[in-house]
Amino acid sequence: MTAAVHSLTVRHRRTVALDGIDLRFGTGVHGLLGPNGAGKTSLIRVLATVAAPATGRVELLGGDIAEHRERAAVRRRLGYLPQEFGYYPGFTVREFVSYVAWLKEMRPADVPEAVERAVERVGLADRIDVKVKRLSGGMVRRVGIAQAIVNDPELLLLDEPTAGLDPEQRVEFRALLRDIGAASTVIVSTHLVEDVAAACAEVTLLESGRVAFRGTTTDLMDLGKPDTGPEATPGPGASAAAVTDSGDNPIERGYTAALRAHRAKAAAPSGAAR
Ligand SMILES: Nc1ncnc2c1ncn2[C@@H]1O[C@H](COP(=O)(O)OP(=O)(O)OP(=O)(O)O)[C@@H](O)[C@H]1O
Repeated sequence: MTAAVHSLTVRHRRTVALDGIDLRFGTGVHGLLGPNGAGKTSLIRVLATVAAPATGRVELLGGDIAEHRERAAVRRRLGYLPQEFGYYPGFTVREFVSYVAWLKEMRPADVPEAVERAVERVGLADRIDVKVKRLSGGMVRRVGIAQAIVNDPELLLLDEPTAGLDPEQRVEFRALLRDIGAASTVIVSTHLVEDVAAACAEVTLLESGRVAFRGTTTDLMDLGKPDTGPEATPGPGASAAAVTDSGDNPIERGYTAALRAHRAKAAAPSGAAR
């Protein structure tokens, strides 16, 4: 187990972003799904140690991050790509990723090679000495991924990493995620369920600060399979409306089914009493 949260509540003034959730993450790629405002970014920011919980406990890489020294030590072993990532536009790709390596207190002798490897892994080797401000939006996003992986993190946290990537880059990026996830814990928040289907072994679906679903990607897809009836497996004869109402592919249908089940439970009298 690399990361865990226990009874985690996160508040933004009067808004409850996460409402007493329990989650554990081990080696592999975990997808974090949920509608806008579900709490994905709030969870990633707590795991990245940049935001503090209102209540609850966070365990990261064997340490309790409530303690300052533990937190500093954990940060050196983390990789984090925020949803909006700040960079110095005048820096070249090499300079920027080296700067992050320095912030993470990597051994100076290891930095040049680690930077080249990270930049190569995101497919930007031919742009390494180009200024970040000269790159396209998708390339800047890839620089963001490079800075997150430069220290070969044991825990990699990516908030909407595929936003702005074109389809070919997304396919390459998913392969990179699977590669990193073979030895590390990767938690990736996304709105693109097809990224989850392609790259993630496990899925956590958040809804209004609660866990609506937790399981394997296959479990989620299975939820979208109706048991009986003419819409059970939309064949060539199924109407477009019947298919698109709950999703166009197995994972979208699973996502919709899990959300609807969670909402129905929350609206039921026993749920309303919580
Ligand atoms: N800085 C803030 N100030 C006030 N409320 C906030 C702040 N950040 C988040 N919230 C609220 O907390 C809740 C959870 O937001 P969060 O950004 O974690 O969700 P999300 O699942 O990442 O959403 P999205 O998919 O839109 O990025 C939402 O109701 C949001 O409006």
